[in-house]
Amino acid sequence: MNGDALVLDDVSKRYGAVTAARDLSLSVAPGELLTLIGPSGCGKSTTLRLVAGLDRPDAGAIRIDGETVADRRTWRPPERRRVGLVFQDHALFPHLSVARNVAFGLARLSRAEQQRRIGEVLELVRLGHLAKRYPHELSGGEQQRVALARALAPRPAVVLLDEPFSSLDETLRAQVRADTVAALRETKTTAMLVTHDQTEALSTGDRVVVMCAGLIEQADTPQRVFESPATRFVASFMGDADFLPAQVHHALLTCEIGVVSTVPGWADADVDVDVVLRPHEVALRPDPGSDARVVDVDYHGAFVLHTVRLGSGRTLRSWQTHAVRYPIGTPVAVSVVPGISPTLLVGDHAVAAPPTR
Ligand SMILES: Nc1ncnc2c1ncn2[C@@H]1O[C@H](COP(=O)(O)OP(=O)(O)OP(=O)(O)O)[C@@H](O)[C@H]1O
Repeated sequence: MNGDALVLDDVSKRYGAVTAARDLSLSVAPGELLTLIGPSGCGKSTTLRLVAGLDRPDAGAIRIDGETVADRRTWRPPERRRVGLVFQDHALFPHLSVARNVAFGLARLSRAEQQRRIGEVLELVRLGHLAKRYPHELSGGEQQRVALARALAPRPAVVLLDEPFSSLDETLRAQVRADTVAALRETKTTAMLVTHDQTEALSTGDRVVVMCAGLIEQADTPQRVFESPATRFVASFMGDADFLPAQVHHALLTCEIGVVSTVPGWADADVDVDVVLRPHEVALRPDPGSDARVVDVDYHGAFVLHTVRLGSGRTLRSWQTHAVRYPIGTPVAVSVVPGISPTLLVGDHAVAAPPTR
């Protein structure tokens, strides 16, 4: 027993030959908002389905608010898990008004209590004035807010949201996302949100869970996932990253472009690593004597992404501000911006300390 709202303990799920969830272990604190991200088929929806009770794990245990809802001996059906669900397609009942959609999970309350709770959650998502409408009389964003109100109405222990904004267009998406996060925060609701949008994962999650092939690669704060990725996969999946072979010798990290940084604590190390460099960390300067050349220039509005081929044939990318655009073929000196502490990889894993031999 502990104070976590949700715990997954070594949970696995196979579908035939596919292991959709592999030894997943995760603890979610009360009120925490977790975002789940990973490539298509990595097991994000499976994880939500296992927590919701729409699927049964082959191994491991799931606890919600300290109570076991699934393990080898225990099985609680979805309606007895205190879990709220919000899906991409809203899934509202078309023949019921907004108020009656929200009332769906409140059957155990008296009529007066139901009315009060419906009023509360519709106010929370700013839809109090639309209580009598039917789903087809609402915009996509309004439907999604009704779906959230319906999920929150029974005061669930955990709300699970599976790509809840992906059917909305770009502008509406930002607004509905902000409203959703505000409602979850205001009610201090514990939530897991699946997304395929990296910016969404980083900007909305207290923690980001990055999955690949049924495994959790990293579950960490957005800053750590981006700035200290645990694996090569996380580094390249969460934002742009290039990898260069490098050496740490006498606490100095060097690679093809020269000295990258010092590595405190590695004074006695003499190790080959790969250094992870992100485009905002790479600096360029025209230099006719350099054998590095600009090979691609991609305009992104505020920034211009330059791809540079180094003497070795490897490529690095560099963000330049919108006013800077070096023509393709320009010879450039390549360095890193001052003060970075880049991630070092040995094999596919980040290392924070010199590997022991
Ligand atoms: N009911 C099922 N029967 C067989 N295989 C399944 C079933 N559900 C999921 N899978 C497989 O399990 C793996 C994980 O699927 P899941 O839907 O969890 O991925 P996902 O990360 O949510 O993907 P996406 O981003 O495309 O929605 C996939 O290989 C998928 O084909």
